[in-house]
Amino acid sequence: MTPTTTIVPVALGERSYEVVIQAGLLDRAGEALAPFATSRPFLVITDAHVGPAQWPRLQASLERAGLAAELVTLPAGESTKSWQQLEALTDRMIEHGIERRDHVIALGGGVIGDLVGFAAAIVKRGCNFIQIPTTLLAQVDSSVGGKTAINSRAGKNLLGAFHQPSLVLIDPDTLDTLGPREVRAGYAEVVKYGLIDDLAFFDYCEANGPALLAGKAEARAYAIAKSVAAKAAIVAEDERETSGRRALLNLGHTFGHALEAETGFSDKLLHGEAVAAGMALAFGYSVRRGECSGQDVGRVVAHLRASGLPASLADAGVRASGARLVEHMLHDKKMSAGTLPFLLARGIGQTYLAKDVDLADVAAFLDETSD
Ligand SMILES: NC(=O)c1ccc[n+]([C@@H]2O[C@H](COP(=O)([O-])OP(=O)(O)OC[C@H]3O[C@@H](n4cnc5c(N)ncnc54)[C@H](O)[C@@H]3O)[C@@H](O)[C@H]2O)c1
Ligand SMILES: O=C(O)C(=O)C[C@@H](O)[C@H](O)[C@H](O)COP(=O)(O)O
Ligand SMILES: [Zn+2]
Repeated sequence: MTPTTTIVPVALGERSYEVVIQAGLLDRAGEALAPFATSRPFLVITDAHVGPAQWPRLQASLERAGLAAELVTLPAGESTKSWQQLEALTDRMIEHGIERRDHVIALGGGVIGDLVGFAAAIVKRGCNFIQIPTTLLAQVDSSVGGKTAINSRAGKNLLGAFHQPSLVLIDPDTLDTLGPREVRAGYAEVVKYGLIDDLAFFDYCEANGPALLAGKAEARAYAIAKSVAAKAAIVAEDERETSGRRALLNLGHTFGHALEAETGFSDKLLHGEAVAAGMALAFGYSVRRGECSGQDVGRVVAHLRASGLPASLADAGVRASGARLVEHMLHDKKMSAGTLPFLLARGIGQTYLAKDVDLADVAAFLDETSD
């Protein structure tokens, strides 16, 4: 029996592409990749954890389809989104003789996807890439939408480009080899879609989060398809985050990126964990402004904690002063004419972009917030 296939189109005119979601898809990826093959072998870029776990499946599938490929394995972890790794990867692509029409393949989580996408954006002023995301976070968020980046010393994703993939292949079964902490971190970005504008989906998360985190196929497939559809719709409306619509996807990220900067982009705090704490802080700050009920923030915090995610500075293990965290925030890419707009909420599913936030007040809130 053929497994259920969900295809989500990302409608971006000549940059349009499909996100294909199907259990076991990695074993059939060769067929899907065949139309993108050229005379050169595909370069497949992965990391030291994903390679041993998932490359044999992709390799066998490529071989069955008669397609040649060479594997490039980079170190695992956030520190791979660096100048050093970008240089090594772009050198390797050029040495491979890559042409603009060629596709490189990102097989991995958000780190590999963001780095490979950025390399593809700049080599020969732009060649093509395909995303095969292998973490929950990458399947529900980072593989779709074309934000690519590395980190700079000053902050998160400060060097990058908008560069859309040509195809995204999602096999939820690849999550079977992912560690539980990484699954939970990805789940934070799932919950984000409910908090942004979909109360019914947040209700679904409260009821089905435990099944999803336990790897139940039905909950996993539903949450991935729902999240990808939500992201694709927003990206199609505002590809380059100019109208304010795409900025909604940044809920929890201004706080979250500051926490990641404070913990040195290390394994101490994963991106999804930082976003979880950041979303709880955004809701907490919305309560302080009298815009959101204490009951709603209570639900958000309770669900994040029940899912094993941090929902406060203390949970995230961050002790920095409010002023120091606000200093990190000054590098946020939403900063405009000296003002930093914040994603705040009038309730669950009612996120909006607030343009009147006083950073001194944010610092005071962070100093006062204890749990
Ligand atoms: N471009 C975007 O729109 C966007 C969106 C969200 C997050 N991001 C970025 O994504 C990054 C985080 O991505 P992530 O959470 O996927 O982290 P990650 O890529 O570091 O993966 C997490 C860990 O899981 C391992 N791993 C991945 N897939 C595996 C598998 N199937 N089996 C076993 N191990 C596996 C990796 O080696 C790594 O150790 C951050 O840098 C964040 O900024 C980008
Ligand atoms: O796709 C988007 O737009 C997002 O904001 C998704 C976020 O989950 C993601 O972490 C993104 O990389 C953050 O973007 P940035 O512009 O704040 O670096
Ligand atoms: Zn994110």
